[in-house]
Amino acid sequence: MSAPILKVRDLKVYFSVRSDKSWPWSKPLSLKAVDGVSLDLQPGETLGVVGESGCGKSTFARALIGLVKAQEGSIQWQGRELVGLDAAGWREIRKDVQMIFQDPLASLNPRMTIGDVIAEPLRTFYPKLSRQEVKDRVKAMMLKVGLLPNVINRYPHEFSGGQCQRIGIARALIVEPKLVICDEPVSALDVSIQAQVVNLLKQLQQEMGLSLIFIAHDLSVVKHISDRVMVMYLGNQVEVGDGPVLYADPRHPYTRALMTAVPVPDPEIERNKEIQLLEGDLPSPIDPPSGCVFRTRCPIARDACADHDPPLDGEPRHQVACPYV
Ligand SMILES: Nc1ncnc2c1ncn2[C@@H]1O[C@H](COP(=O)(O)OP(=O)(O)OP(=O)(O)O)[C@@H](O)[C@H]1O
Repeated sequence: MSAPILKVRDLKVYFSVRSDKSWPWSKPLSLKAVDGVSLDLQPGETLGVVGESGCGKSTFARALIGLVKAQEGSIQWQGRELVGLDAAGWREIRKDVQMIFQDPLASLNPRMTIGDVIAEPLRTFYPKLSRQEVKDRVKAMMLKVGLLPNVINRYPHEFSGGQCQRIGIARALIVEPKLVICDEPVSALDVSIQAQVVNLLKQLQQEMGLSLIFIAHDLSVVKHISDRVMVMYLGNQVEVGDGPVLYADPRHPYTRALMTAVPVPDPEIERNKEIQLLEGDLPSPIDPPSGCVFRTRCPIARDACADHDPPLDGEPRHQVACPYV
C-alpha cells in the first residue's frame, strides 16, 4: 500500500455559539461539530462519509479545505500539516484539493457565464495561461463532463440542476486536483439525475486518478462509488470499513439503522429485513451524552455505555466504535 495522501488524526472542530441567540452578551457555549475524527486516505481512493443531518459531515469536509478552523488534531496533506496554516498556505493547497457543493445553482456566480465560472480557478492558479489556452481547456473540460462547448457563453440559471452540478464538477476538476471533496453533490437533484452525476464522478475519478471524499445522508448513494465508508454520528466516527465488508456486515447499531432506511429492490428481502428504526432526535452537540454519544438512541445500550467513549476498534478493513457488537 502506498503512503496516504491525506492523514487526519483526532480532528476536533468546535464552534462557539451563544446560549441565547437574541442576547449577544449571553454565555458562549462550545458546539462539538467534529469531535475526534481520524482517517487515512490513499491516492485514488474514494471514501464515502454518511450520517444524518447535523452529524458533522460538512464541517469535517470544510475543515479539510480550511473553510472552518480546526481547534485540535492534525490534517496532513502529502506530509504537510494543515492545521494552523495561514490564508496563503490554504490557497496553495486548494490547487490540489477542490470541493463540490450541495446546491449546484447557489454555488455558481449568477453574473458570470459558465465559461468564466469554469475558468475562474484556472486563472487563479495559472495566471500566465493565454486567453485562448484557458478557453481551449474550458471547452475540453466541458466535453469531459458532458456539456456541449457551444453553451460556453450562457448563464447558470439557463441550466437544469443536473447540468449545474456538471458545471460545478468542471470548475473543480479544471485545475487537475488530487483530491475532490464532494459535499452532498446529488442531494438537491432528482433521483433520476443522481445516478448520472454519481456515475460521472466515478468515471472522472478513474480517468484522472483522483481521490474522492463523497458525503451523503444515506448509505445507498455512496455504495457504488466508495472503496471505503465512514459513518458519522454527532461529530464522531462510529464505523469505518471497506465498502463490500461494511455493506455485507454492518455492525454498529447506528449503521444498521441507516441501512434499514435503504429500500432493497427485492420485495421478499425488503419484507423480511430486520427493522431497526432510530428513535428520538439527534442530541444537541452543545451537550452531547456522556460516554458513547449514540447510547441515548441505541437499542443495545447498557449502563456502562454512559461511562466510556468507545474508540474505533477491529481489523483495519472494518472498525467499529462499540464493544458489544
Ligand atoms: N458555522 C457554524 N456555527 C455554529 N454551528 C455550526 C456551524 N456550522 C455547523 N454548525 C453546527 O455543527 C453541527 C454539524 O453541522 P454540519 O453541517 O457539519 O452537519 P452535516 O452532517 O453536514 O449536516 P447536513 O447533512 O444537514 O449538512 C450542527 O449542529 C450545526 O448546526
